Amino acid sequence: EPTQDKAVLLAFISRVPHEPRVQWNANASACGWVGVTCDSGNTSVVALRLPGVGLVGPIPAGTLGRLTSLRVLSLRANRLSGPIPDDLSNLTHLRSLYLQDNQFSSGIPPAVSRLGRLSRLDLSGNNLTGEIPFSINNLTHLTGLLLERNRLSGSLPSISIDSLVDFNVSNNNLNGSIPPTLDRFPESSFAGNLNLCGAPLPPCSPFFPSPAPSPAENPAGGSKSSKKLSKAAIIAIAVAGGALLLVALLLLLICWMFRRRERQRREKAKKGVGAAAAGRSGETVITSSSKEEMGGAGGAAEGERNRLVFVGKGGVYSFDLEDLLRASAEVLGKGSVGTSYKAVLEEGTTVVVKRLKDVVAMKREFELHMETLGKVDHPNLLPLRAYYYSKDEKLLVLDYLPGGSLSSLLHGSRGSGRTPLDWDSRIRVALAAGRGLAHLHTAARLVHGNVKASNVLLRQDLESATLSDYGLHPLFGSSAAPNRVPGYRAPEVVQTRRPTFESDVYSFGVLLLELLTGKAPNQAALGEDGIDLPVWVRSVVREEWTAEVFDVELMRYPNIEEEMVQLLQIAMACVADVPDARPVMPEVNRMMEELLNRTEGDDALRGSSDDRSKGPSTPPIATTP
Ligand SMILES: Nc1ncnc2c1ncn2[C@@H]1O[C@H](COP(=O)(O)OP(=O)(O)OP(=O)(O)O)[C@@H](O)[C@H]1O
Repeated sequence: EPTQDKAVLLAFISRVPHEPRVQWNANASACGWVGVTCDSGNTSVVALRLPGVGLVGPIPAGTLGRLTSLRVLSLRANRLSGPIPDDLSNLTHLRSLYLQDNQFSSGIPPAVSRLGRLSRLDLSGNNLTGEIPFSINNLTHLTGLLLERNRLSGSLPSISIDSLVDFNVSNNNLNGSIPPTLDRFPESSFAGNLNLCGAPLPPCSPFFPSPAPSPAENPAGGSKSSKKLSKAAIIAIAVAGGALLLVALLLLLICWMFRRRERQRREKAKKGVGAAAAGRSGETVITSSSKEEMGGAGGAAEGERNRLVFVGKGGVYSFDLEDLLRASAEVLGKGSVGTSYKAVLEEGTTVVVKRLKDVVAMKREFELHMETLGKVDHPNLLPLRAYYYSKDEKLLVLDYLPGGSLSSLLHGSRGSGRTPLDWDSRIRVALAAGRGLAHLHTAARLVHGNVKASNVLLRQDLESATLSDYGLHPLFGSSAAPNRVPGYRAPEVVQTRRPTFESDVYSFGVLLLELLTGKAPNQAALGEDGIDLPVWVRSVVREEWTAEVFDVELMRYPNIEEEMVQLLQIAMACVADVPDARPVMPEVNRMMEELLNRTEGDDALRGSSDDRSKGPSTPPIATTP
């Protein structure tokens, strides 16, 4: 009799409501219970199968994770909810895990990737969110990975598990191109993901073709199918192949002729209309620039297709739409207003192309707004370089900043060799973002509308961190929620659906709280977990004004508690419920500058700690606009 396992099972079943069918008699041997299988010596439970028995609610922690001899765990078709418990990682003998058709939420826990002997993992038909972890590759014995019908997001990682036979991620919210390691699976494995593209699904947008297939793939049809093809099929394939080749050749010819004509036309335009190319003030129209193509009513679809409009200081770049079309592109991520790509042009320039979705602004309105955004010029605001507008595509071209975002620096895989962001750096980044925002409010008179950590992009010099994605909300109309990540959204915006200077200050306050606590605000709209930081901080502080709030990674720096408390006070002022009670951005910056000056003054007293070797301290800060 497996006494210990029996106690665990009883603890589980007593805490999880279920149908009366499962009646485990505590006086009988657990090895005879419905759904329970023991090893041959009846010393441990090796399989627990309770499909469709009406289990409701979360799996209590410290229960099933203690059945360490389990090889099969099947709880499919119940109403289990909450996160998949982390302690399942103790089940190192597990071969099959069937949790499909429940209501599990949160992400696929890293624990699952530690079940190295797993051969079947079925988590389909739940409410799982977040990305599919790359670490799933640790499951080298996996034959079935079934994740369909969830709410998984992000791009598909390159899963290269040779043993995998069944793979399904259909009906999720995945985006980007299907990695070549997975293109052997049928279309149905990927269907129902609006933004997934590339073989076996239709090719990615002509703007950003999926990465070129590796030469090793698909070796002469060989191992994919062992079935022999019939003669008729071979003839049909040969004929179709020939026809395709002919069409391809024709297309090539048309392309070549088109390009030649284009080149000739551009040369003519350069010579003749040169100056006219810089039509409206501050805007340069590259590409074909004959007048009727510059947007007149008769402006021909061809003109529209070829117009990449450079704005502001966009002239630092010298590429055109054709170059952009030829660029190799990589998905950086899918945000609330579209997908961002890193595009490397043939001549070596790297830019970010943001493909906007759900734009409601009409062409003229869009153009005028782009001109306004193009004029924004401040070292802490990412400049818009160019845009493209057509009926089906709206693109923004921006500088690529390789330093990543504040969000990835703060939350990206903690504890695994990442250098934590020290205190000084946090204040500096906050101030840089604050200055950008103040300029936007006071000089450009623009509302940002999307202040959040993933929109603070870093440069080596932290004081040059820049805010991105500003002022885009007018393009999307009021049906789209402004600042779509709920954790940063000011309470009044939920109703008004219109971001304001004050709501920007609120979002900035949340950003400060994020820097102080190291915790990510609620990203539910993007399928990630998090908390309502202002509510959480208020509740902790109400209990007792306490160091509990602060990021543990900050605890190693001596004598900074007072400064942290001061920044916390600034942050709490920014997240006041009443918009009018919030300070304006220049005031927020003034308070932070005071704090930083004091920090620098105190540096000598504090002595340098090991992680303060980030470079020489920066020059005194210029006053904010
Ligand atoms: N110019 C850039 N240089 C480098 N990385 C960038 C740049 N712009 C965006 N990124 C990164 O690419 C990812 C996706 O960005 P994107 O702006 O599309 O979405 P987001 O910031 O998460 O959401 P939103 O669209 O609401 O701003 C983010 O991790 C972001 O930090």
